[in-house]
Amino acid sequence: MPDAQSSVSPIVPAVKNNPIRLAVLISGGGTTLTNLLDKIDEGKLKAQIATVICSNSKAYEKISAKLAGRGEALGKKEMTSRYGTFEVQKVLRKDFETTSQFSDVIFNFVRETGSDLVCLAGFLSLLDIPDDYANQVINIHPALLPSFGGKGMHGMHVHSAVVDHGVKISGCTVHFADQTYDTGPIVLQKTCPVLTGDTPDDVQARVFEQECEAFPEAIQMIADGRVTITGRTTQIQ
Ligand SMILES: Nc1nc2c(c(=O)[nH]1)N[C@@H](CN(C=O)c1ccc(C(=O)N[C@@H](CCC(=O)O)C(=O)O)cc1)CN2
Ligand SMILES: NCC(=O)N[C@@H]1O[C@H](COP(=O)([O-])[O-])[C@@H](O)[C@H]1O
Repeated sequence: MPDAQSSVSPIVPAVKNNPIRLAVLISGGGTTLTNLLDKIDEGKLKAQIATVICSNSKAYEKISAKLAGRGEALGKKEMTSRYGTFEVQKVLRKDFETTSQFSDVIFNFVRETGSDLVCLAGFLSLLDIPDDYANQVINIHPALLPSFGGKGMHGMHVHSAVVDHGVKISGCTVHFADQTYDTGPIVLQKTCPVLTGDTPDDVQARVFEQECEAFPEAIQMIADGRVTITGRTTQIQ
């Protein structure tokens, strides 16, 4: 008698382009995006940015300034830098009444730009993931899920909770996004110690070093077809 897990067929996330085309969604400082751009530049991640989508004006302004500092030209929507040319879109969460309306506009850009994989890079809003992008959206979370995840758990809130609980090990998790915050299948996790006397800022800095390795590594594994999803788990070949 097969158990529930073995009766589910493995899913391989679809990657049509080589190099893989990424839609990167941001809401904050853009440090996660900057790391991806650096890793592409250094040849450590074989990927192309198809589009960057910002859910608030602050993120749009910050990333525009960062790219302008690194590149030659800055258009209204299209940015040319040494990383190539891609569109930076503003899709502001505050302009939409529902998660569904907001997500529809985002995924229209994702489709238009021929993106294979959507990377939530410090993206703070809930998304409705449409069927054609199920198993094609990944998120990086600054803790070891399933601990310290869910609504309200983002950025420094996570590291403050980690310090308050006196945990000894923290880290980051890259996971596929499903329809709720932080519950999708885990691709990989990297750990770091939490030391006596650490402040949330200390933990954030140590976890972020791990994030800078984990996110590009997970993207490259997906691009190379090494990741399959079975039910709520992933397998790495
Ligand atoms: N469908 C999914 N959407 C999102 C996921 C996901 O796994 N599935 N992950 C989050 C990212 N996330 C942490 O990794 C996270 C981000 C934000 C929050 C949160 O509590 N947000 C606030 C709203 C903030 C805003 O819109 O500006 C809230 O809901 O009150 C929790 C987890 C991204 N989306
Ligand atoms: N739940 C998502 C979350 O907490 N994301 C966290 O935001 C920081 C990067 O922000 P930035 O890329 O906007 O600078 C990162 O620590 C990332 O893990």
